[in-house]
Amino acid sequence: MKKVLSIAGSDCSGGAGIQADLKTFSAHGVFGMSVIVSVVAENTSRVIAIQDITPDMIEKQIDAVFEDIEVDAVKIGMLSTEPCMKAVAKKLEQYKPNNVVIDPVMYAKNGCPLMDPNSIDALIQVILPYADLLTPNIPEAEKISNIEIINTEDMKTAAKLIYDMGCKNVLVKGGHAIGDALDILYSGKEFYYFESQRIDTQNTHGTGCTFSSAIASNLALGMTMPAAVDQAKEYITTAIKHSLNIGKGNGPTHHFYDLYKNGLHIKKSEGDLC
Ligand SMILES: Nc1ncnc2c1ncn2[C@@H]1O[C@H](COP(=O)(O)OP(=O)(O)O)[C@@H](O)[C@H]1O
Ligand SMILES: Cc1ncc(COP(=O)(O)OP(=O)(O)O)c(N)n1
Repeated sequence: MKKVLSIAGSDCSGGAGIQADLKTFSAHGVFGMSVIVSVVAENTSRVIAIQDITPDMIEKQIDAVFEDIEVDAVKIGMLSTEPCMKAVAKKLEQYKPNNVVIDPVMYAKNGCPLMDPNSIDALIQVILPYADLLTPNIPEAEKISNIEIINTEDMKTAAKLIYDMGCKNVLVKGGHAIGDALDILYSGKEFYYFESQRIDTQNTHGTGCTFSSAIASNLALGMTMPAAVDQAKEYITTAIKHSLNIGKGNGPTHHFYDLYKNGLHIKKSEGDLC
């Protein structure tokens, strides 16, 4: 079984962060592991509080995984402050894992900040160079590239600027754009386009976490970068299409729809499989 590690924040409401990552890993048939960087008291409507784990404890969790287990891919999510980034970067430098997918999480869907805005330079200088793939959404791509993004050409320009900062591939996600959900991958040589119809739902809590974890799973399974993104795009689109009306705000996506749709796992009532 391939083994994939998430280094990210904990979302107690289960739709984003480490919880979304582990569900996504399981849905892909890979063995999921987690290093918790921050504990976030949040739900589908708001972020109540953030408690960072100490850098020393972040490092020790990473050591515990790498000294024992061969890691086939790493997904990195919320890193709220520069000390957290430095702790993670130190260990990436030490263990040099393959297939590192970094989602530069800055805000939750409800607009609450998840990263200290003064840490953008640290994100660029300390963390970004370790990315085999960086997956900013449009507001994150704007912050990192320092340009305004209003159309597809701007997405491509931002991808190029971010690539030049030192990551190996950049995927600018179009979940925040108007029109169809178009994501653009830049490999340094070519652009690849991944498009789906925009699904009319407010239940998109954790889409970025889920998407980046699906890509990391696919890379661990041996896919090329464009194939990994293509398969993950299909997965996230299905997960959004069948997203769940849980909570009062932006509900979560359905991580296991493909596994459940044939009625193999959902038990509606005693003796009755749907
Ligand atoms: N309403 C939607 N319909 C279809 N795809 C969507 C929708 N919202 C987001 N996506 C897709 O979900 C993935 C995650 O993107 P995005 O929501 O922009 O990330 P983030 O959660 O980091 O803001 C991308 O593939 C994006 O195109
Ligand atoms: C703990 C934690 N990590 C990341 C996020 C943001 O998740 P993302 O999928 O980028 O977007 P939304 O969940 O805000 O739609 C989070 N909320 N919590």
